[in-house]
Parts: sequence; C-alpha cells; structure tokens
Amino acid sequence: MSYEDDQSATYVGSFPKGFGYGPEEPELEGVPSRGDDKPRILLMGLRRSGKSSIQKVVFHKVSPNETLFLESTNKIIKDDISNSSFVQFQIWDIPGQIDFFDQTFDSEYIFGGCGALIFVIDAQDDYMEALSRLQQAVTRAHKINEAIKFEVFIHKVDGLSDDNKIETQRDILQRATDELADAGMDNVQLSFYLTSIYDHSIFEAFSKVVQKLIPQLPVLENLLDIIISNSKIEKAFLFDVVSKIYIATDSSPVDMQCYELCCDMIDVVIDMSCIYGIRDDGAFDNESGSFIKLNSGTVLFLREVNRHLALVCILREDGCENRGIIEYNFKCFRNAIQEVFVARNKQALGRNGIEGGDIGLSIGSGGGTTGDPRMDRVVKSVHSDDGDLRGLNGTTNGIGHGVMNGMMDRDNMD
Ligand SMILES: Nc1nc2c(ncn2[C@@H]2O[C@H](COP(=O)(O)OP(=O)(O)OP(=O)(O)O)[C@@H](O)[C@H]2O)c(=O)[nH]1
Repeated sequence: MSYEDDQSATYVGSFPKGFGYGPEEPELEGVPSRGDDKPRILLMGLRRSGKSSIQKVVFHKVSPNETLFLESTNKIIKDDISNSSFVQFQIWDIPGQIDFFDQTFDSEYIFGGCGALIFVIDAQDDYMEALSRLQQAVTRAHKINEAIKFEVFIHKVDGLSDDNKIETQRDILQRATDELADAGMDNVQLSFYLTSIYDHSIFEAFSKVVQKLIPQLPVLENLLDIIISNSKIEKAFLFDVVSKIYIATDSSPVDMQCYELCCDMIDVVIDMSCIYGIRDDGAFDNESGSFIKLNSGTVLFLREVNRHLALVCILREDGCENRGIIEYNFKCFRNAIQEVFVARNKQALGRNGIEGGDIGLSIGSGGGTTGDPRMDRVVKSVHSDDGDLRGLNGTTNGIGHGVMNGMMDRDNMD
C-alpha cells in the first residue's frame, strides 16, 4: 500500500484559476505550516460506496455527473485542504478494499492523527457487509484514538423515496448501535447523515463534520448570534466560499432551504464577479458583497469576510430599512473575526499573547462579554415606540461606546 499525495487534487476544477485553495490569507503569514499535524478526516467505506465522488464534488467542484465513471481508488489518496484559517485539514480517501488487519495497514499512524472518520454506506445497495466493516473500523480506530469523531454518511439517498430514506436511516442506526453494543462499545457515539452528491445534503453533512474540528466554533457562533440579534437578521452563515460548506451559523436551527438559498447566492456573486470583476482572477476581494431582494419579501445579504470566507444572511425586507446599521455591524463582525484569526495565529506560534481559548471561554460563559471589544461595538437596530429606527450600542455587555452610539443614533443624525 502506498501513501502518495494526489497532485491532481490540489486545484479546484471548474472554479476560476486563482480562486482555489491557494495560499492562506495574508493574516496567516508567518505561521508555520502544520503539514501532517492538520486535523485528518478519513473517508472509509466499501468499494463504490461514493467516497471519491464526495471528496471531488465537495472540495474540487466536480459536477456529480462527472463522477459516474471515476476509477476505483487503489491507494490512500491524501488531499490537503488548506483554505481559511478555520478550514485546514487533510482528507484521506481510503480504498474500499483495504484490510485493516493487513500488516501493511499502519493503523496506529492512520487512526492516530485522525480527527474524524466518515464511513460511507451505499443506501442503494445491501448494507449488511458495510455495517460489519463499520463496526470493525470503529472498534479498531477507537482503540487507537478515543478522540475520533465517527460520522456515518448514509449515501446515495437520491435513489430512495422519502419514506424509504427514513426507514433506511432507522434500520442502519439500529443495527450499527446494536453491533457496537454487542462489541462492548456502547460508549462510542456515531452521528448519522442522509447524503447525496446530487443535492446540498452532502455539503450540509460535511459542514457539520468540519465544524466539529474547528476549536473556535463556539466563538464564531457567538459572534453570529450577536450580529443577528443586533441587525434584525433571521439567519446567518459563515461560509467557506470555495467548498460552500458553512463553518459556523447562529444558534437557531438550520433550515435546508435557507442553506440552499445562501449557497445559490454565493454562486451568483462568484459568477458575476468572474464575468464583470475587474481583477484578472475574478471572484472575491475585500469589496465583494451583494444585497438581493427576493419577491417573497426576503432579502439575502452577502459580504466577503476574507478571501475565502463570506457572511451570508437572510433577513426580512422590513428588517433592512437601515442598511447602514447592517453594514456597520458587519464591519464590527469582520474585525472580530480578524481578532479570532490573530488569537489563533498567536496560539499556533505558541506565544503568550491573546489565547484562542480565552476568547472562547469569555464568550461561551454567557457572562455578557464577547471577549472581543470590537464586537461590543455592534450597533443594535431597534424600533422605538414611535417607529423610528434607532442605533444603540451593543447590549451584549453593557459596555458603552459613546462615540459609536452618537454616530448611529437616529435622533442625533436628524
Ligand atoms: N446515485 C448516486 N450515485 C453516486 C453518489 N455518489 C457517488 N455515486 C456514484 O457511485 C459510483 C462510485 O463512486 P466512487 O466515488 O468511485 O466510489 P468509491 O467509494 O470512491 O469507490 P472505490 O474507489 O472503489 O473505493 C460512481 O459511479 C458515482 O457516480 C450519490 O450520491 N448518488
């Protein structure tokens, strides 16, 4: 068994040249590349279950139909996904025929540095063999590395009716947990997802897998909660633009249609930028953004956070009467994200500056401080009794920022 890097997997298929997973954004300069110590995601499952297709569709913009004739993988393919600071990992595509008990399979090495193991089960096929392989893989991997997150993709569900999907998921979940219990591993948690490369389900599932590997997730979620509550936004996603996986969202539940709408918005903006953008490499720059009103009374708002990250929000038309406040709050949000990057970089460099953990703690504690003074400046848009829109300084911690308050106060402006 050879462990070669797949050179062909380092560019982004149909995306404009220069807008792939290129070098990290400038703010990461100086941070040593962590290479093999990046979180590793293993893609496992029987042959032809769809592992390579998933990887190609999600991270290399291959269209689902192009996967129809993919050749079977016969060696471990490593794919380095080094995008924004929050999206950095390796995906290892493990061939379906691999034997975990073979001496050439270095399970200590493979499972040892693994953050998540995705096991793909073909829901259109008989899955009994897949379930026994799943149990073998989980048992082996858990013995070596108890921290691994186990994610089961019940895949190719596009071929099943809605009732059949639910029934298949219930059956697989039941059997998989029973088998693990029989093997004395009932303490191991498996997460199940219904997926298909022919719709957004695979992106949604991958989003959730990747989020579990982002240590700053609670911080990001909190920042999103703050911006939505202060800007009359209904739902906000922080997207990795290239893959269209969302690396964080606010704490309200995710509705699949909203997610799809936001993905479509990214496509529209990228397409427009590529066609009419002034830069040769098209796509995103720090002025990228868009405000789209739909005839349903919904408004989509997209702003670039950095070269690979975008904030995409959904709001009601009456919630964007004062767009200035939203734009202003977005700037606070962008600065806050920037500070999270800085903290992360400092951590990566092992310096004793701001520590990412500290930020996470102070936000997560709900004690009122965001841990990030810039986010405390978020301006809250509220309707006063007389119907006026007023800008108030952030109520997240009660820390006053008189200047900002004065700037955004509608009465003062009048
Ligand atoms: N209907 C349907 N077909 C899929 C889906 N995902 C993958 N396929 C098809 O499944 C077949 C096998 O996909 P691969 O990605 O090569 O499978 P693999 O698991 O990597 O296979 P090995 O390399 O042999 O381990 C291809 O013809 C894909 O087009 C899906 O979501 N729905």
